[in-house]
Amino acid sequence: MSLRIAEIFGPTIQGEGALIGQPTVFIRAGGCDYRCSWCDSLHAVDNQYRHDWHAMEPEAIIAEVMRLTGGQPLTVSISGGNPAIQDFGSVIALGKANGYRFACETQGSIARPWFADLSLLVLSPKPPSSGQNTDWSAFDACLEAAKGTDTVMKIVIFDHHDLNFARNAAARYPALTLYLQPGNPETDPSLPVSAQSLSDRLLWLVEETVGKGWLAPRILPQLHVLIWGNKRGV
Ligand SMILES: C[S@@+](CC[C@H](N)C(=O)[O-])C[C@H]1O[C@@H](n2cnc3c(N)ncnc32)[C@H](O)[C@@H]1O
Ligand SMILES: Nc1nc2[nH]cc(C(=O)O)c2c(=O)[nH]1
Ligand code: SF4
Ligand SMILES: [Mg+2]
Repeated sequence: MSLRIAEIFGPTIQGEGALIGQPTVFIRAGGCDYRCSWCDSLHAVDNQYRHDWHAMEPEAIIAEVMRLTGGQPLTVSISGGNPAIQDFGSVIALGKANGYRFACETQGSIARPWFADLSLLVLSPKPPSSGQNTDWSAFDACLEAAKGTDTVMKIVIFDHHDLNFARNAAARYPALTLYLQPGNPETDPSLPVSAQSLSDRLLWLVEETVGKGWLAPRILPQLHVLIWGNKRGV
C-alpha cells in the first residue's frame, strides 16, 4: 500500500524536543486533519500542495532513507502533516529490519497500532493560539496505543492562553516529560527569520515558566530555525 509523502530529507539534526541535536532523516507525510493558524509546514498540510506529494511504497521510502544515510542506521523522524492519518507500520517494520529506529511527531488526534513499534512518540497537542480543539479522549487513545513506547509531550507557546493550556495538560499527564517551544510567527519560507526575535521569544518563555517557579517543563528553541530559518528540507 502506498503512502502520501510530501518530502524525505536529511541527514540533518533533530531541531526540537527530546531528541534535539541528534542526526536524523525526516519522512514528512502529506495531509493533516488540523489547520493550525501558525503551521510552519503548510506544504505538507494544505491540499493546494498535494500535486507535489508522492505516492510511495514502503520499500521505496526505506530505499530513500538508506540512500540518504549511506545505509548507516539512525533514528528516523516521521512527521507531517499528521502521519497518523496513514499506516506507517510496514515502513517502520522494513526500516527496523535494516537497523533503523523511528520517532514520530503527531498532534494526538488519531491513534495507530504502529505507535507501539516506535522508539519515541512525540504528542504535540495544540494550544488555543492554533485555533484547533483537542479531543482528549483521542489523545488518551494515542497514549494507550503507545503503551511500552517512550512518549513525551511537546507544546508550542505563543501567549498566556497557551501557557494555561500547557499547565492544564501537564497536570493531566504528570508522567509525560513536557517540552515547551516558543511559537514562531514568521513561517513564510521565502522570508528570513530574525535571530533577535527568536531569542526574545525564548527569553520570554523562560521568564514566564522557570522564572515564575514552574519548574516541570523543559524549554527549548527550534534549533533548525535558529540555523536555517524557514528553509525547507532541513
Ligand atoms: C509541523 S508539525 C507536524 C506533526 C504534527 N502535525 C504535529 O503538529 O505535531 C511538527 C511540530 O512543529 C510544531 N510547529 C508547527 N508550526 C510551528 C510554529 N509556527 N512555531 C513553532 N512550532 C511549530 C508543531 O506544534 C509540532 O510540534
Ligand atoms: N531539523 C528539523 N527538526 C524538526 N523537528 C521537528 C520538525 C517537524 O517539522 O516536524 C523538524 C524539521 O522540519 N526539521
Ligand atoms: S497539526 Fe501539525 S502539521 Fe497539522 S496544521 Fe497543525 S502544526 Fe501543521
Ligand atoms: Mg518543522
